[in-house]
Formats: sequence, structure tokens, C-alpha cells
Amino acid sequence: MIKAIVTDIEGTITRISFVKDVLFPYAAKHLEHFVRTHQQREDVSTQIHAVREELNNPDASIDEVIAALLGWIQADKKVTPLKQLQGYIWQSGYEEGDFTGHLYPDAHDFLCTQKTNGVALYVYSSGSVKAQQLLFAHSDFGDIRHLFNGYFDTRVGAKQEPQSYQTILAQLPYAPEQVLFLSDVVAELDAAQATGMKTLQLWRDGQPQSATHPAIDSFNHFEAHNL
Ligand SMILES: CSCCC(=O)C(=O)COP(=O)(O)O
Ligand SMILES: [Mg+2]
Repeated sequence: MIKAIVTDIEGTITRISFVKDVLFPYAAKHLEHFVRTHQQREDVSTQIHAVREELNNPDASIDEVIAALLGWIQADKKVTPLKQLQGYIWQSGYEEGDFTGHLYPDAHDFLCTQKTNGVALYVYSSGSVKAQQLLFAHSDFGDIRHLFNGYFDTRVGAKQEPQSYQTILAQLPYAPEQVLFLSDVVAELDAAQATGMKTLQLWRDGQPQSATHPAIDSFNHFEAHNL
């Protein structure tokens, strides 16, 4: 019996191209100005400090910090200070109406149905908790933050590490087998499965497929008894 669902965002409930072709380019375009303008802000300076730690260079100049961040966006590195800064930058894009948070309609229907059925909903994404909440506050379906019971990001660890899912489970009032993890990425599903969580892979938009986890191409085909 599934009592809680932990869902990935990109490639699972949100189209990959929204993240790669809208959010990442927006962050790349605005990052330098944002970091230079706000580098004294406490939350921003904390992340700049964390970038210097990642670089093993406490003396890295602000130019070097910006270059590293832009390189990480280009390479889609899930480095925590980059993901935190992206959340700050995307805020103005959402608030100024430059874009809304993409959600597949079947994902929206599914989340609403599960919520109505009493299943607790959580999010685990490489995007920061702030970025997750922005996407859901400004989604294609309006503000849907009320659907979710909690949010996790890379501060609990990388998504391909079983320990990250142990950390999440330790914060939930459910046994591992009562929790279903949703993702498009097999390595993430493997890590969740190693903790005893149930898994379901989403095959979206012709993404590469493998049959190592139960899989569906739309939540319209979700059947809990097949898990
Ligand atoms: C919160 S939307 C931005 C998603 C993001 O930044 C990202 O890197 C995608 O990660 P996910 O773990 O959702 O695949
Ligand atoms: Mg994903």
C-alpha cells in the first residue's frame, strides 16, 4: 500500500526542455549581473563562499566564481551552490511573467488524485527547494504548492546516492516500502530502490528506455497494484 510519493521534477512531472531550454538559459543570461549586484546579500554571499569551497580556492575572484557557475550551468552540474543561486535568479523570471512552470497535464491530474486519496506528496529534485516552490507557485495550473507535504533538494545529498533516500526516509513517518519514488533516471531509481522504496520510471517524450524498473509513459497509465 503506497502511503507517500516522492517525485523528481525534470523529466517526470515537468518537460526536460522547459528546464534545459527555458530555465537554464535564463539563469545563464542573468547570473553575472545577479551575482555582481547581490554579492553582499547574506544568502548570496553564503553561496559564493560555497562555490569557492567547491573550487578548493578560498581566494577565487568574483570573476572566477562567475566563470565556474556558468561552466556548471553549461555542463548541467548539480552543484548545490549553483542550484541555490539559480532559484534566486528564476524568481524574477516567474514574477515578471517571462515563463510559467511547466507541468504535464497528466502529472497535474495524478498529483491531485493522489492528494485526494490521502497519499502524502513530496518532491526531491536537484533544483533547490526555493526553485521547486517557485515552479509550483507559478505553474501552468496556477499555485499548486498546497498539494505537497514537503520538499527535498541536494542538501540531503546527490540523487544517485542511496544515502540521500535514507536521509529523506528518516524524515518521513512511513516504512520504505510504503513510499514510491518517481523519476526518469535509472540511477536515481536504483538508489531509491536500494533503500527499500518502491520505484516507477517515467518515459517521457521518447527518452531512452530500459526495463529495470516498472515504467509508464504517462500517469494516465498509472496502476498502483503493478508496482
Ligand atoms: C526545480 S525546477 C529546476 C530543476 C533543476 O534545476 C534541475 O537540475 C533538474 O533536476 P531534477 O532533479 O528535477 O531532474
Ligand atoms: Mg529527472
